[in-house]
This record gives sequence, structure tokens and C-alpha cells, in this order.
Amino acid sequence: LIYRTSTPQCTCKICHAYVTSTWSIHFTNLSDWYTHLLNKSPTKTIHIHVLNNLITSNHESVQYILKTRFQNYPKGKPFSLILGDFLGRGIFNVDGDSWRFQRKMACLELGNLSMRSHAFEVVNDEIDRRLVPVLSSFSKSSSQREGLDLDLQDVFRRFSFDVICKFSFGFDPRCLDVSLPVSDLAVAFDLASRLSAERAMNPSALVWRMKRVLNVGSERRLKEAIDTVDAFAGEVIRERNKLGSCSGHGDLLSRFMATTKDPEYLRDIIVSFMLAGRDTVASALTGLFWLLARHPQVVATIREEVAEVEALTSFDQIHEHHYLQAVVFEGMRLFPPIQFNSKFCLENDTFPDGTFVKKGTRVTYHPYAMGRMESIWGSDCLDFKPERWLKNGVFLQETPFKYPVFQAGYRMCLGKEMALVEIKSVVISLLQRFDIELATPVRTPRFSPGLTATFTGGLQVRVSERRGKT
Ligand code: HEM
Repeated sequence: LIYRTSTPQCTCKICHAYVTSTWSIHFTNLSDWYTHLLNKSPTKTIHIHVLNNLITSNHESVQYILKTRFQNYPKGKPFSLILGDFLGRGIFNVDGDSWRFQRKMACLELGNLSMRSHAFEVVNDEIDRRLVPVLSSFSKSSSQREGLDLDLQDVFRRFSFDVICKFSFGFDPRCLDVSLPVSDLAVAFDLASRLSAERAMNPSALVWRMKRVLNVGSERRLKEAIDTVDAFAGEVIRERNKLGSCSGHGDLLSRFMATTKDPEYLRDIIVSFMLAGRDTVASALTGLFWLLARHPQVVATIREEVAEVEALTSFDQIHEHHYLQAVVFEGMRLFPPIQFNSKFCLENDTFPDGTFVKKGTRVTYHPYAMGRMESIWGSDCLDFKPERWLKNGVFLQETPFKYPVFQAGYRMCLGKEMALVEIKSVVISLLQRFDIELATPVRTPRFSPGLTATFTGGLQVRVSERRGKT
């Protein structure tokens, strides 16, 4: 009974390759195989029947899902159930009024001028006091670690975890420190995120639901991880309550606390923002530094631009480094932190590309594949070429429906500007001070399962201080 699956049995070539995993003979990642299939598809849409999942890289269909027929493509129950234990009723996991309310509040907060300067301060403080010292301690000239390999992905995850916690709820988890401490919270958060995502890989929801009822295996570990995250969120809320409304805190949590005292709801908001701001930024930085290590000319050009243009001293200056902006966008074109994103179709529909969409079908748009579509980027789509974003030296943005790295339409990412500031500040600071090379040259990164793209085995690098630049 447990393994009975409600998905249709299909023996077509694609479904067979999916079910037997034979796609992995020719492709490193499932996303690379989907990219291959989508590039070949005349409509740029494919149907994995056994998953009842329509996957598209057609920008007109993406616009249709995310904007034109937004109401017909909510997140839907299947996902809110899968992620419900971890994300609760937080912004990522709800539709309708609850989503609208949280979006409005978060929008006010993230767009607010003083929050922008607060974000800038938090990011640069974390860079100066923690990120740079950690890299220095691993550099070839350091007496501390004598040029040991450093997992840059791990460092970026620690960095962005500290930043989002300090920024959103004024709490400093101190994950990034020269001693690289083990943080129970960060470990639990990772586990909860990974195990929640893995629920979706079961052939039927019955599998994980049964395990949850029996409290065994991965469901037991998931529960324990969520308990640790809940304990942390509870502590943050209690501390904040003690300080009262006259604490002077102007952060995101305070704004939500002014509207509700429901601890469960506040917990969901805390978890959502930790998820939103942590893994995504770390993932963007990991992919970008992998690319930079393989493109010394791009590094040299960034250094030239940074030397020419005044240093980044405020949030709003982020648009002044055009080449750097192009580099960051180009990095996420090839390595989008959220490789794919799914919705559910409420009523029968037809995509602009002519694909019929049956009610109840899972509908997925695929930023990873879209970044590698010849039809969008041309025959050099696999090359890392920041110049493609520049016209006469000025950065020109592509429509978000062709580049839905931050999603697009009504639910577009609210932290985009903050993420860009964070990524650019890190790139500038690290490239000014260090030369960074890959410890083991990997041709194609392999990704681990999870809600955001993570390099399996991390990003192992060797760091050396640039003479006269420290
Ligand atoms: C490179 C970094 C980032 C990327 C690539 C990114 C990407 C995305 C994507 C794809 C979504 C849509 C998710 C979905 O609906 O399932 C999203 C939503 C969101 N992001 Fe980001 N994000 C980044 C950083 C951030 C940061 C730093 C914050 C907060 C400070 C943030 C806050 C949010 C929020 C609140 C939403 C929910 C919007 C809604 O549902 O209306 N993001 N982001």
C-alpha cells in the first residue's frame, strides 16, 4: 500500500530514462538532462508523464504562468504539504490573502531607505570582521593554516547565514569565525531544508506521510531538525518580547510583531527569511567564484573597474559598477541558485506555445535550463561572457521572463537588491585582497538535492594574499 503510486505508468523514452536513471549515463545532473531535452523541444516545453510535471523554458509560457494567468498557477496544496512542517505558513508556502499580507509587509521593510543602509552596514561589517580574516587565515602566507584548502561554499553559507539573521531579526549566530565552529542551528537548518526537499522525490506522498506517522527514518530526523530550528525561533521571539516595543529595533521581525503576537506565525516568518536570504546568496557566490577561478581575464577586468570607480560605500551605489553587475548576472545565468520552481495548474489551460495543461498538473519553469537555451542566448550560451549584458559599457537587464533567476511577475523576489549588494560587496572585497584558485579543477559541478543549488563536495580553493593589497 505504501508504495502504490497515483502517477500514471508511462513507458515513453523520456519517462523510462527518468525512472531507470539512465539519463545519468550521459549527464552529470538531472538539470543538465532537462536542459538537453528542452533545447531539442520545438515548443521548449516537455512533459515528464510519470511525475505529471510539465517543464518549460519557453519565456512566453513563463510569463503566462507567472503573470498573465497568475491566479491559475498557485503554489498549490501538494507543495505546501511537503514543505509545511518546515516552512509553515511563511511567505514561500502560502497563496491568497496570507501571501498578499506578508508580501506587503516585507515589501515595505525591504524597500525602506533606512533598512537599505542597515543591510549595507551588516554586510560590510561581516566582510571586514569575519570573511576577510577567515580567508587570510587560510592564505599561503598564513602561519595559522599554512595554505590549506578552504571550502569556499561552506564559508559563504556561514557568511550569508550570519548576515540574514542579523539583518532580519538582529540576532548574530556567529557561524563565520576563524575557528569555523559547528553551529547546531545551521546544521539543523540544512537538514530540515534537504529532507523537506527529498519528500518530493518519493514516488508517492504516502511514503513520507506514513514514515511521519510512525516517526521513523528521515521523517524522524526531519522532526528533530525542525525542533532545533523551532527552539531557536522561539528564543528569538521571547528575547524580542522581553525587550518590548520600545526596543528601537527596526528590523523585519519587529514589523511583523507589531501586527501579530502568534508565536507560530512569527516562527514561520523567521524560518522563511532565513531560507530566502541564506542559501540563495551562498549558492550565487559559490557558482560565481567557480567561474571566476576559471576566467582570470574577467577577474582582471573587475579589478580594473573597481580601481576606477569609487569604492562601494552605500546600498544605492550598486548600479555604478556596470561590468561587475554584468558578471554577477552572467554568473547566475549559468548557476541560478534556484534551478527550477513549480506551481500547480488549477483549471485546464493552454500555454502560448500550444501545450495543453490539464487541471492538477505540476508546472515547472526552469531558470537553469533557460540560462543555457540557444534560442534565448545564442550559440555561445554555455560560455561565461559578462559582455553579453553590456551595451557601450552600460549594463542592460534582460526581461525577467527570459531570466527568471529571481522569479518574475507577481511573486518576484523581494530581496534581489539586497542579494546584489551582498554578492558584489563580497566579490569586490575578496578580489581586491586575494588570489583564489580551484584546489581541484572540476569540469562540471555536481549538485546535491535540496531547495537551492549546492555543489556536492563544496568549492575547494587555495587562497593567497595579493602583495601590497592587504
Ligand atoms: C541571489 C539571491 C537570491 C535569489 C536567486 C532569489 C530568488 C528568489 C526566487 C526564485 C523566489 C521565488 C520563490 C518561490 O516563489 O518559490 C524568491 C522569492 C523571495 N525572495 Fe529571494 N532570492 C535571493 C535572495 C533573497 C534575499 C537576500 C531575500 C531577503 C532578504 C529574499 C527574499 C525573498 C522573498 C521574501 C521572497 C518571496 C516573494 C513572494 O513569494 O512574494 N531573497 N527569491
